[in-house]
Amino acid sequence: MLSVEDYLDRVLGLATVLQAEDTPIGGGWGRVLAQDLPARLAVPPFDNSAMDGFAVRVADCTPGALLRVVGDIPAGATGTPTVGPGEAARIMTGAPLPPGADAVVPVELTDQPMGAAPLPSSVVVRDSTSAGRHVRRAGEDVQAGDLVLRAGAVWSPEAAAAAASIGYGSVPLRRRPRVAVLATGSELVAPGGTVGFGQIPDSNSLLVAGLVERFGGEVVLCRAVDDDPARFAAAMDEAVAADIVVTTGGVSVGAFEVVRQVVEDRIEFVKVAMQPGKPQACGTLRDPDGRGVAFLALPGNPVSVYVSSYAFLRPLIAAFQGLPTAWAGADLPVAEGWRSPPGRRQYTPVRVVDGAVRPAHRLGSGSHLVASLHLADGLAVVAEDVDGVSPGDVVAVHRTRA
Ligand SMILES: Nc1nc2c(c(=O)[nH]1)N[C@H]1C(S)=C(S)[C@@H](COP(=O)(O)OP(=O)(O)OC[C@H]3O[C@@H](n4cnc5c(N)ncnc54)[C@H](O)[C@@H]3O)O[C@H]1N2
Ligand code: MOO
Repeated sequence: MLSVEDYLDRVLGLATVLQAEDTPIGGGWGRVLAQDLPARLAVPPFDNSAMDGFAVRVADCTPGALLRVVGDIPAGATGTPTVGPGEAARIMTGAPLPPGADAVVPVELTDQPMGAAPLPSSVVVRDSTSAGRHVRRAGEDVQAGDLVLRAGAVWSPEAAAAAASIGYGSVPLRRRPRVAVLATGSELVAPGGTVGFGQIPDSNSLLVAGLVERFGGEVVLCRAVDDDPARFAAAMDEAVAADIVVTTGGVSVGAFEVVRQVVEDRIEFVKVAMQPGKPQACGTLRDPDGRGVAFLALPGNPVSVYVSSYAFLRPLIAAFQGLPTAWAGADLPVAEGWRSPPGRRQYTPVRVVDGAVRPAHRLGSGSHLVASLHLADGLAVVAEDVDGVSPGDVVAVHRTRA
C-alpha cells in the first residue's frame, strides 16, 4: 500500500499552474493574483478634509475668531481658492485641502448651520484647533509605488477595493481549473428520482461538484453514467476537455468496475493506506490534441469520496492555481472515542463542540454514512499506528467548514 504522502506526491505531479487572464477587478472572487500590484496612486491621493466644515489656518483660530469665507470646496472640486491670513473656505468631506489651510473646523464647531445653506461671507469658529486636525494626508494609507497586493493573493472584495484605490481596473487573475465530474454506477438514480430495487440516489456527483467550487475550481461537466464501458468511455471523451477529470466509483476489484476497465491501460490503480479511501487511481489522460489532462479516480463510497476530495482533489486544484497545498489543522482533545484500523491513516468526520472532538456519527468513519456528513465540521486524522482514540487523547482536526 502507498502512504498518503506518496500518493499525494503523485497527484500533485499532475498539476500545471494555469495562466492568468486580465480580469475586471469587481469579480473573480477566490481566483489567484498572478503579479504583484504596486500602487499607481497614493491613498489618499491628496490631502483632504475628513469633515464637512471650514478649512482654516490654525494660527487664526482663537476662540470666537471671525474669518472671511473665500469660497466653497465640494468633493470633486477641480480647483480650490487659497486661504490667506484671517480667511477660511467652506469644505466638504473628501474635498481637497486648499493651499494656506492647515486644519478643518467641523461645521458644528462654528456659528454656521449644518446641511444645505448658502455660502456665508464669514464664519465664527468657537474654539482653537491644531495643525492637521480633521485632515487626511496624501499617502498616509499607502504611498505611490508601495507594493500593496502580492502575487498569490486570493482575490476578494477587500482586494478589489484596494486595487481600485491604487489605480487598477483590471488585474491578472489565474484561470480556475476546469473540472469534469463523472459519477459511475448502474445503481444510481438522479436525486429526487424514483428509487427502484437495488438503486440509490446519486449523491457523489453533486458532492464532488460542490467541493470543486469550494476548492476554487470551475465545474464544466457533472454527470452520472452507468457501468456500461462504452457509455463511460463516451462520457470520458467529453470530460477530457477539462483540466481535471474526477470520477467516483468503479475502481475496486469487483467484476464490473467500469473506470478500471476503461482506463487501466493508461492509469495505475493503487491502494492507499487510508480509511476510507483505500482504492485510488490517478494519472494523465490526453485530449484529442494530445494535451495532458489530470485524472483522479475516487472510490465510490460517499464518505470515501468526501475524504479523498479533501485529501487529494483540494490540493490538486490549489496546485493548478499556484496556491500552497498544505491542509491546515489543529490538535484538539477527544471528548468521545472511536476505533481506527491499524496500518491505515483514518479520516473521521467529526464535530467540534466547545473545542473538543466527537465523531459526527456513532459508527465513526464508515464510508457509507453519507447522511451524517453534513453534521461534521472537520476530519480528524488518526495515525496509521493507532487502533483507536479515547477521551482525553489529542487528534489533528482539519476543518472542512469555517
Ligand atoms: N473484495 C473487495 N471489495 C472491496 C474492496 C476491497 O479491497 N476488496 N474495497 C472496498 C472499498 S474500501 C471501497 S471504498 C469500495 C470502492 O469501490 P468502488 O470504487 O468500485 O465503488 P463502487 O463499488 O462503485 O461503489 C461503492 C459504494 O458506493 C456507492 N456509490 C457509488 N457511487 C455512488 C454515488 N454516485 N452516489 C452515492 N453512492 C454511490 C455504491 O452504491 C456502493 O455502495 O470497494 C470496496 N469493496
Ligand atoms: O477505503 Mo473504502 O474507501 O473504506 O470505503
